[in-house]
Amino acid sequence: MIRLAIQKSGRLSEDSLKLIRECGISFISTSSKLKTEATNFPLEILFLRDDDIPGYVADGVADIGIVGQNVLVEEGLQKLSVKNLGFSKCRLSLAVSKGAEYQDVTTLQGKSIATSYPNLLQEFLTSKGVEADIHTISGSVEIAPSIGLADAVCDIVSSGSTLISNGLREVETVFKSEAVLIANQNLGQEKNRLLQQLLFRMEAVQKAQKSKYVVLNAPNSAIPEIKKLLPGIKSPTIIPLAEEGWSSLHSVVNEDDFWDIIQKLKEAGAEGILVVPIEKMIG
Ligand SMILES: Nc1ncnc2c1ncn2[C@@H]1O[C@H](COP(=O)(O)OP(=O)(O)OP(=O)(O)O)[C@@H](O)[C@H]1O
Ligand SMILES: O=P(O)(O)OC[C@H]1O[C@H](OP(=O)(O)OP(=O)(O)O)[C@H](O)[C@@H]1O
Ligand SMILES: [Mg+2]
Repeated sequence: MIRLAIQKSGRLSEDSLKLIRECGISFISTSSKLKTEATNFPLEILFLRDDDIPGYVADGVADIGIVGQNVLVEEGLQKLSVKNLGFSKCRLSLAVSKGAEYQDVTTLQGKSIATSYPNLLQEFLTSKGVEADIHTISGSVEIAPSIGLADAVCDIVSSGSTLISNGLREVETVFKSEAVLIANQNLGQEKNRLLQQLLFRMEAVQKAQKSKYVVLNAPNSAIPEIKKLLPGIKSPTIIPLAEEGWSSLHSVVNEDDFWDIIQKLKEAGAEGILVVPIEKMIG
């Protein structure tokens, strides 16, 4: 049995649970139960405060975990990182009051800054040659300038709406973060085998999310051009239509190139283009 630690409730929770379910793992979760066992995979899930997850994984209390890179690096445990998961993307930024004067980071020399990430902030300030007075607080950081607790804040930003609501202006990016899978460094053979199985499934889920299945009809004369646009996993599938001189082509396209390719397919003579999500993608 492998033990996975995820955040009990917060910005990482929903996507962490979704990823485990997309890996085909079933379990019953209730908000009051802090531990559950999967019914179809040798996995136990612990629901914890995110700040505690890196330490528990480092000590072997949990074998693997899902946490934000900001927390992992703040705690000096980045060596545990195994895989970027692509969700809970955010940044750690410096912000000052909307009306405050600010030229560059040297403006913060000698000022006080409130944050929950003193190590990441200190490292950033040191790299810029700036000395400031860091006030470590555990939450509601954005309130600090308006109550006279600090001149600036260094906190997590995503949409920026929390900063705006609190009369603050983002001025520097200190660190960029996303959720990562972390693992204890001495898992042993059996747990390592289970981790590899989980990684294999996660990769299949991630690849599928980045791809679309495309089905289209085209006159046979357009096939050579369309084949060049649709390399697919190996090459597109071509099936003759009941109507003489026409074929159906099936292939996989990368989400990033998707609109560009669709435009070119239309120009090449494709018709009746269907785009279908892919659930899992292997190999
Ligand atoms: N607005 C956001 N958008 C995207 N990701 C975010 C956002 N805020 C935080 N995160 C990411 O999610 C992680 C958890 O954020 P959350 O605000 O839920 O933490 P918390 O309040 O410290 O929770 P806990 O109660 O578990 O200690 C952060 O460390 C960061 O990596
Ligand atoms: O830029 P935004 O999209 O507004 O997001 C940023 C906010 O999100 C997080 O807090 P959260 O809402 O998770 O609450 P918390 O302070 O209780 O952790 C973070 O600490 C910021 O306050
Ligand atoms: Mg926390």
